[in-house]
Amino acid sequence: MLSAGERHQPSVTPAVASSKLPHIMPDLEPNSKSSPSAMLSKPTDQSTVQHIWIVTGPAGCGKSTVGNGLSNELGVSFLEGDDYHNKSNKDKMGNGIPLTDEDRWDWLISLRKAAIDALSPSESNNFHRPAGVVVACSALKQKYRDVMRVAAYGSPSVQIHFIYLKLTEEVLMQRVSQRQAHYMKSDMVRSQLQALEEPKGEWDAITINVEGSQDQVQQRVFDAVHKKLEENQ
Ligand SMILES: Nc1ncnc2c1ncn2[C@@H]1O[C@H](COP(=O)(O)OP(=O)(O)OP(=O)(O)O)[C@@H](O)[C@H]1O
Ligand SMILES: O=C(O)[C@H](O)[C@@H](O)[C@H](O)[C@H](O)CO
Repeated sequence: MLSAGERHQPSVTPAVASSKLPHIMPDLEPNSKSSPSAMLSKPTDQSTVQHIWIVTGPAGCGKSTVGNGLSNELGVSFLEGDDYHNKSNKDKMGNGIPLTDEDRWDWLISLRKAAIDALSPSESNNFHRPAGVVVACSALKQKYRDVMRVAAYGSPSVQIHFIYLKLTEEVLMQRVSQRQAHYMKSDMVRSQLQALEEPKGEWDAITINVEGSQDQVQQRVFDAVHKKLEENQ
């Protein structure tokens, strides 16, 4: 039974919880002041909550387009996940070689750190505490989303949300093939869809059907985000 202000944290996949992975889980002693259970019991003043909005989905689904628009709508910064891939990953994808889990861990960890850093007052936000940050990150598998979820662990004033952009393979192929000068070509789309684990049943994920014009999709996303913010009031 959750008390007021307490939030259920989704269980992390065993792969993420196991020690085999690079150090991606915080060393929180059980029942310490900063352990998730202790922190979760503290009611959160919603006006101080900072939201991390992660726009997810396969290459070409519209993460950058939607993410940029959402960051403008919310008046927060936007982080382009592609910018955090190292050269090796970009070369692999540009050569039509799908990334592996091992290729993605460091990328996800650096993107998560950037998202956390974006929540701090800085010159870029006139030293005000931002309301949140928008991140474009494919986060194809649940264990990748679990790596990003760690950003909210140990801090009840940070809430993470996944906005999954859902579309058919046909529409996805159309968009990627029409796109100019991008290293991800249409033959890579199938590997993205093969790796994709839709966030069904993940309570912090919102699924948006993104078939329609950019304006229609953008408004659908804005409506879902504002509804989520009102729910948290
Ligand atoms: N609703 C839409 N209708 C038609 N085209 C769209 C729509 N949204 C985005 N696009 C176009 O689809 C292409 C892919 O969009 P975008 O780059 O935002 O996807 P992405 O998920 O960020 O891709 P990647 O992960 O490969 O960077 C772009 O050419 C973009 O202009
Ligand atoms: O995990 C991955 O395979 C990549 O992040 C892709 O999903 C991105 O869309 C790619 O960066 C192209 O932009």
